Amino acid sequence: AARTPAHDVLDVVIIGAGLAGLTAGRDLRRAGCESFAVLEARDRVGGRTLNHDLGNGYFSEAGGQWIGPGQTAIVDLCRELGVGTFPTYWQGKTTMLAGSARATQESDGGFGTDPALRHELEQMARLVPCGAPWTSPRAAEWDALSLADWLATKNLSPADQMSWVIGATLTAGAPPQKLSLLHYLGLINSAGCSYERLEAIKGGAQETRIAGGAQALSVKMAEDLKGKIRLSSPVQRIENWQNGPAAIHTPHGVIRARSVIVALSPALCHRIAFDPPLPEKRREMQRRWPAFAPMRKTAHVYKKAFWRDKGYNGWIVQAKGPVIWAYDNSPEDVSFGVINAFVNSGVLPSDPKAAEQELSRIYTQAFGEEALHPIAYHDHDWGKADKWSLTCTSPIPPGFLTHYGDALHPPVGRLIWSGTETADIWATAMDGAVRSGHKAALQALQALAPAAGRMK
Ligand SMILES: Cc1cc2nc3c(=O)[nH]c(=O)nc-3n(C[C@H](O)[C@H](O)[C@H](O)COP(=O)(O)OP(=O)(O)OC[C@H]3O[C@@H](n4cnc5c(N)ncnc54)[C@H](O)[C@@H]3O)c2cc1C
Repeated sequence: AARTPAHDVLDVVIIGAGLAGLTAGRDLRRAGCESFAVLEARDRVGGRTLNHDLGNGYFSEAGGQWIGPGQTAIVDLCRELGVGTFPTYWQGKTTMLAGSARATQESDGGFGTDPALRHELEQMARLVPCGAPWTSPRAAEWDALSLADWLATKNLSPADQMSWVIGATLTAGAPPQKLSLLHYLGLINSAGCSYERLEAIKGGAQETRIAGGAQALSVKMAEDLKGKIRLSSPVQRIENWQNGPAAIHTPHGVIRARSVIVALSPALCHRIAFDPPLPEKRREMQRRWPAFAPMRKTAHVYKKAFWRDKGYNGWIVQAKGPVIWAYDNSPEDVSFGVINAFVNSGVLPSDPKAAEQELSRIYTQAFGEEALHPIAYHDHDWGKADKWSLTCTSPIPPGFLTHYGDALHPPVGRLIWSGTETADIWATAMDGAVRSGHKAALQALQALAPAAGRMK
């Protein structure tokens, strides 16, 4: 308000209406800044959170869904928006399938691993600051190894090896042989140096669900930011980002802004043309960002969560089949039952009807005949459907962080980098996205402050 009005120049443009971008917009408004716009490529908000509508106000999540201890930023957001939370269901027997063989095991809510191995990882994680793993005193040594290289020295049983493949694929987007040990230690560090907090349901990052589905948070934020959000507005090009005002090009025209918050994964930043080109290291970091961790998530809806009555928790892990992990995703009031699954897209037919039938047969093997006939089925393949996400998480390979990590955070010119990948804590998670949005809004306000000060 202190600045001379220049009607064609906004104070801030935010690119991306995921949790990060919307949080940043919300903070700008709360700080009294009204001169901003949020540009979103899709015709919806929420980015990597997406609700499947099951009718009558019920949803099943096709994208991000769980939160857990230590994720205080997203819990605060839920509270501020009046969105409830409830515990993830895990009580009962887990079913393991391998071909026609079937076994069950009482669950303790974790993806347990050997306590000694866990302890060793946690001690190592203390030396890896999650916001900047490349600054660890052991960075070079641990970034040269994959998680699998390290596990190979531990004499794991085949069952433990399988559990590591499932855990790492779900949490970090790739099996242990494709993940940097340094990166994985940074994730544990983020979880308060606790393996359990990172991987488990009970006491871990999958402990709690968001009432109405995680996308509800973005939908609510967008309602509060009405008039500020421009959907179906992919940013294609940014000019004059060095000294500003930056010129931000979308198919609908050019918008000029003093600061630009780019709330996207680095891989998506790479799809925007920058004129002049970005500094070489930042450009290379974006170009090489490990973006390929698409996931396919399915939902079988049943009249009843019948497996609970039989003592099952709804979990299935399958060796060499399409199911990576199936789990109970029923609504809080259990007025009907939902089994969601992370599936191996290459192994399951891409045709949804055929996929539904194949999964129904697997669920029948696990839970009995009632599983054969779901009343509804949903299927979302992030690898196929979504060019505006590319990836669910970032499967960072050995060698990447020590080489490119220091180009991830520093703003360049008028550009402020945001999105979960840039978070100081819980990067890759929804909590990290919210934290990165808070930080970016502060950076933008700080960048505007000297100009406002001069006008006094
Ligand atoms: C299947 C799946 C499961 C997950 N499970 C969990 C979980 O259980 N718990 C958890 O904490 N996290 C989970 N995540 C991760 C979590 O969803 C993300 O960390 C978080 O939503 C990222 O938010 P963001 O705002 O940083 O980025 P995004 O949500 O990716 O938002 C970026 C936005 O920018 C838009 N955009 C892209 N390019 C442009 C452009 N050129 N111009 C304009 N707009 C553009 C996109 O459309 C998008 O809306 C999961 C993700 C997926 C996909």
